[in-house]
Amino acid sequence: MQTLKVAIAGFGGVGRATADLLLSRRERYRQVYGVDVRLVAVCGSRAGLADANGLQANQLDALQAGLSGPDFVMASGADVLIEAGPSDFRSGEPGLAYLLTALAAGQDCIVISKGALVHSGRQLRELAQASGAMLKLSGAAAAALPTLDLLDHSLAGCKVLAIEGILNATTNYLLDAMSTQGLGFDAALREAQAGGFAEADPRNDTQGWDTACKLLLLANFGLGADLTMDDLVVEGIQSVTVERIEAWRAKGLVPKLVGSLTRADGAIRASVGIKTYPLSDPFALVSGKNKAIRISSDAMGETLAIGCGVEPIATAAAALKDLEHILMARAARSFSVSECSS
Ligand SMILES: NC(=O)C1=CN([C@@H]2O[C@H](COP(=O)(O)OP(=O)(O)OC[C@H]3O[C@@H](n4cnc5c(N)ncnc54)[C@H](O)[C@@H]3O)[C@@H](O)[C@H]2O)C=CC1
Ligand SMILES: N[C@@H](CC=O)C(=O)O
Repeated sequence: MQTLKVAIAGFGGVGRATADLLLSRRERYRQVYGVDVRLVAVCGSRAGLADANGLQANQLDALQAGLSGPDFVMASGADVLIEAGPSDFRSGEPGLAYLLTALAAGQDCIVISKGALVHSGRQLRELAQASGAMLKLSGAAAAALPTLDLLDHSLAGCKVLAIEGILNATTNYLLDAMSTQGLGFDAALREAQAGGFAEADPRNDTQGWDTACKLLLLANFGLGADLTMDDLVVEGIQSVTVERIEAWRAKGLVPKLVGSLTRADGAIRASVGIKTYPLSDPFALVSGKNKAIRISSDAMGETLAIGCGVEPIATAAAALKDLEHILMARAARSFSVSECSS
């Protein structure tokens, strides 16, 4: 049986959930793909663990000091790197250093943090192309909500004219809790933090940056654009009060923080801001930490997806959906090689 070695860099809530879910699915990988998928290494900011024979769940609570940073990537001997560290779109780090090393070595990469992809997306794409490695980012691009998969597969061949997305669970949760439970901003934010889906610095959620990052990933990785954060106008929800929500409610409107992208005259324009929707609009019904995307295309009209998952397991599942796509692509590759050689 073929072996596929997987390493995980970034071992907080999502990294750990990904490790646990991967270990629980090993039998599935054997049966469906005929592949022994081994978790061979994990690391956090200052410590890690590696074993080429495969780590077990009960070993993962005791990382050893020192095994971290880009050297971890080569030391792991992995075929696939899953990167789940902090997201910093201003520097791309710490994920960027891991991904540059892994892609240069031809390791397939599954990226869950957004920072490196936003900061250096083009470089990463080019590096992957040059080394023949696969670069997957479902976890970063709104995780449990299908986004890039819709663009890459479901709408293949169509011209996307516009995208509108409730792409950030934290802000949707906050606005919903303020509207329906009369909760104040800070109390609602504490609940999102306790749920494990707010960013480590929640201003990245509330000021709209997380939505902007995801929108950029859709534009650049889904539609082939080359936008940077400077190309976007970004507004958050920090100025929203319970009183303002009440005023919208009196007019039958529901506020949402929305990333919007339009294609006009060959150019793609994107922005993030508050939009209000009448109750008849499906976006008005996207409650709690649900997310949603509406894509308008030339030939298939409007496509709408609404997704929710219990974090952080849902993000882990999105990353492992990418792993399944890598397993399928590897199987197809070896099939075509054996077809050619027979
Ligand atoms: N929590 C969620 O629902 C979702 C999170 N994400 C993204 O996933 C990533 C991880 O999120 P969480 O696990 O919730 O955050 P977390 O803060 O629990 O975990 C991040 C981990 O990375 C580690 N780390 C810091 N510097 C490192 C370095 N140089 N090398 C290796 N590890 C390092 C930290 O020690 C921490 O354990 C973030 O980038 C986040 O934006 C994406 C989708 C959903
Ligand atoms: N903080 C994000 C989670 C990761 O992308 C959110 O609230 O959606």
